[in-house]
Amino acid sequence: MVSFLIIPSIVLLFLLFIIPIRRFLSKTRPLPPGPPGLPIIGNLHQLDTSDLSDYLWRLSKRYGPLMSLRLGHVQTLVVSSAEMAKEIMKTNDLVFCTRPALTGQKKLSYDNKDIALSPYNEYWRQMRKICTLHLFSMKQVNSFRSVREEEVFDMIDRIKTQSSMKQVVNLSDDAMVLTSNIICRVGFGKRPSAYNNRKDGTRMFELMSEFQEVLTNFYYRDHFPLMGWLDELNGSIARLEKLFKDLDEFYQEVIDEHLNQNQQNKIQDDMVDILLKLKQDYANDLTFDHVKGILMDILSGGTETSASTVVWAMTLLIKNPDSLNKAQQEVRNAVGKKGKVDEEDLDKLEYLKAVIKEALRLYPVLPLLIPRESRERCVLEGYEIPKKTLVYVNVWAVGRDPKCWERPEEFEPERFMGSSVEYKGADFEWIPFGSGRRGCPGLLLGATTVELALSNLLYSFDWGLPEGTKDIDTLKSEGTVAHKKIALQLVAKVPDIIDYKSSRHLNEAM
Ligand code: HEM
Repeated sequence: MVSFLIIPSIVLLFLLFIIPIRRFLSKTRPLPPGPPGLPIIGNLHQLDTSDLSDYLWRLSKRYGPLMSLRLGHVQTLVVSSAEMAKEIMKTNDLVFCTRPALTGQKKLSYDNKDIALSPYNEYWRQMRKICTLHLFSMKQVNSFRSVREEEVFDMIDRIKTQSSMKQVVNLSDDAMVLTSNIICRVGFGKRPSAYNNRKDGTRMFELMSEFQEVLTNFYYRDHFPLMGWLDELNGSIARLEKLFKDLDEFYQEVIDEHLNQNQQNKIQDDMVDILLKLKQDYANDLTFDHVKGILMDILSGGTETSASTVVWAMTLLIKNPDSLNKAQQEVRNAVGKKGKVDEEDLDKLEYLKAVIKEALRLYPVLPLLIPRESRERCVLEGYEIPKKTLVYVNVWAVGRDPKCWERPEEFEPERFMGSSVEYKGADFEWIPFGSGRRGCPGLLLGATTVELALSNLLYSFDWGLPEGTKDIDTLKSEGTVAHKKIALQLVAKVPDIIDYKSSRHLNEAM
């Protein structure tokens, strides 16, 4: 009986005292300030995950732009100002450019054989270079122009039908269908609905929604190495394994189909064709598991991000009718009576681009980016940042930093008119696509999709709230991608009198 108690007591003693004492002795400088936590669990019990980025932003007002948390045994740093984001993603980018090896991410990325979740190593450098060159280059993105235009015009037609039947439009659903169709056609050459027996493409949506949940699930082993058995006990590992198996079957089906199809009949290579051709050149360095890992990045990285951006931009426009009218005037004047906005028109839409930038400032779709990890110890602002610190850059807070933005809580697209702030993340007060080595490689594809979708929505319809709705909320969903929590439901009306060239207020003309 006594020996039965000795082992747990030693483990407890180790966790309670020896680890903190060793850490204390090895420290030459203090950690950044942060809220006091409890032994063993640290600050885990305090986190409000219903809106984590907002909670961390509020906490950072008390503890500063470099804030320490301890999540179980994981030392964590939360960065909440443009100045400190620059320290992480530019000045010390090489220190902070790796990703943590978390249980869900590791499994779903085929043991880190993708780009987004892979640690910083030679493989990642090679793959990122190859993908940037062959999948995400301007030439490649332009080659998929007809796919984007067809899908956006198709969405407009669907909404026209709903409008003619006086139905309320669920723009959250429409945006997801649009971006999934685009990404699947660009990625695999087919719409998601082609991969199941049902017409609505449910299989892929189900897989992707399960993917988001399982990826961000809490795994005990990531925070308490000795308690990993709890993940088996509560079913988390079984759920992870099941999803992995389902996704693997899906990717395999896509790959087999590409291997078996007659390439001569193909008008254009999709991303899987390109990857399979590259696989021949890179032999052992690019296995089927690598191809599947990259497919996961394309699906998960490209779909929800763009859809969510369209929805937030429309939400903010509806809440700000002057901006809505201004954006609508711009697009209708620029395009005239052509009937639709195509990609050639996008360069003329300066205000629309400013609207998208402002929406991404206030509602960045990855408000905590993708977490990073320090590869070595480092000193920031006189604080010790130990090796293997988990790093969250809180873009939600950076976009609201009063040192960078006047009236930060207001939606004012005008602030981006004539401004040099670029998508590439060179200006650290505006980094919704991240920055540095790990910045988003798909930003051109994502931004073009969003611009084309939003401009056509504004060009083709006058928008309003459904009867009985007074205002729209701006609650965010939980999880890595911050969607609008409650679907955006609007009424779309095809304008009957449009005097494009006049400066008349469009709604007055109705
Ligand atoms: C509006 C659309 C999009 C937004 C707002 C967005 C945003 C982001 C952000 C914030 C990151 C993390 C950057 C960091 O950690 O510093 C990221 C990474 C990434 N994104 Fe995007 N993204 C979008 C569209 C896309 C698209 C269309 C694709 C591909 C089809 C894509 C693929 C990726 C990949 C592979 C990474 C990981 C990069 C790495 O770790 O090296 N994204 N994105």
